Amino acid sequence: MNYLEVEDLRVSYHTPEGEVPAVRGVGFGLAAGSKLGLAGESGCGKSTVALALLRLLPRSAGIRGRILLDGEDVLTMRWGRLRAVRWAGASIVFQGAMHSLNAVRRVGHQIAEPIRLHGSVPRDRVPQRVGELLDQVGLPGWRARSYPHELSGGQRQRVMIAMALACEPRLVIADEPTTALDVMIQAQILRLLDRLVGEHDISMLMISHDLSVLSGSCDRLAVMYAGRVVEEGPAHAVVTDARHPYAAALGSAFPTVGDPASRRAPHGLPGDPPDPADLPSGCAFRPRCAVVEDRCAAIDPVLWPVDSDSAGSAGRSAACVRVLDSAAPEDTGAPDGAETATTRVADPDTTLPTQESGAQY
Ligand SMILES: Nc1ncnc2c1ncn2[C@@H]1O[C@H](COP(=O)(O)OP(=O)(O)OP(=O)(O)O)[C@@H](O)[C@H]1O
Repeated sequence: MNYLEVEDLRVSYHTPEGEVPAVRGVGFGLAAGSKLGLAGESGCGKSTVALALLRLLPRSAGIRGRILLDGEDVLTMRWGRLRAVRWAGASIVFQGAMHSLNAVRRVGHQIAEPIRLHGSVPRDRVPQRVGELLDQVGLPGWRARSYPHELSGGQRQRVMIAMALACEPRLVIADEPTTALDVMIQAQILRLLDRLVGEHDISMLMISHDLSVLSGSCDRLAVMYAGRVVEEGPAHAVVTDARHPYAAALGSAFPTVGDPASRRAPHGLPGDPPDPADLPSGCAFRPRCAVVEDRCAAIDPVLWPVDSDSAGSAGRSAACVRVLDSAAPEDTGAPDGAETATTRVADPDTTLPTQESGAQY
C-alpha cells in the first residue's frame, strides 16, 4: 500500500469574482521511501496540492476527493488526529524560509515547538534533540540562539528542514525548497534533503517549476498543467521522452536535464497558462500546443497509459489524445510499476476518455 494516496483531488477558491478551480481532479500515489516530483509553471496548482495534503488551505478553499495518509483520509480526520498527523505523519518545507519562520523568536525555540507539541522526546531532552537536528542539517548547536535575520538564506532553509524532520515524519513535502537561493546553495540544500530523506527512509513529494531540480532528486515525476496532472512516470522517461506536448516543452526549457549526449536547445513555450476561472473548451493546453488538432477543442483527455512497447514506459501515463491513439488495446489497463508511485488513469472501458472542461463543484 502506498503511504500517500491522492484520489481525484479538487480544490476551488471562492473569491468575490467567482470560483477559481485551482486543482481539477489530481491523483497520485507515493510508496514509503520513494520520491515524487510535482512540476509545472507558476499558477498550475502545485502549492494548492501541497497545502491540501495537510489541510492547510485558507477558509476560502473548498476541497473534494480523498487524501489517504497511511490509509487514513486527511480530509475527514478530526482536528485532534490532524494535529497529531501534522509534523509526525507528514511535514512541509515551505518556499521562502524568511516568511515561514517567526522573525522574533530564536530558531532553537521554533525547532523545539513541534517536538514539545508532540511530546516526541521527554521535555528535559528537547534542547539536546534540537542540537541533534541542527547537527543533521549542518549547523552548529549555538545557532539555536540565533534569530532568523542573523542567518543566511541557505541557513534559514536548513532550519526549516530541521523543523520538518523534528518529529521524524514518514513524508516530507518540499514546496520549492530552493527557489530563493543562489545556484551553489541550491545544490547544497538539495543534496542535504536527498541525504536526510534517504538516511531516515522518508518519502518525499518535491514541488518545483524546475524540472532539472526534480529530475536530479526524484524517482518519478508528475507534470501539472491548469490544475491537472498531464503526465506522470519515471523521472528519466518523463524528462527525455515526454509524451504530453506540455511536459515535452517544459523539459526542453531546461538544457541541463536528461541525457547529456542528446541535449536539446532550450526554447520558450509561447503564451501564458490559462486563467483557471476561464479555461478553454476541450484540452486546456490547446491554445499553446504545437501539435494541436481540431478534435482537441472537444476532448478534454484524462491520464491514459503510455504505449508500453516503448523503452522506459512502464507505469507511465499522459493526458493527450495522441497517447490514446497510440495505445494498443492490451495497453489500456492500469500502468505497471505501481509499487513506487502511480497516477490514476481513466476507466479502461471508456473508449474516448473525456472530462467536463472547467467543471465546478
Ligand atoms: N487564496 C487564493 N485565493 C484565490 N485564488 C488562489 C488562492 N491561492 C491560489 N489561487 C489561485 O489558484 C491557482 C493555483 O495557485 P497555486 O499557488 O497553487 O499554483 P502554483 O503552481 O503553486 O504556483 P507558484 O509556483 O507560483 O506558487 C492560481 O490561479 C492562483 O491564482
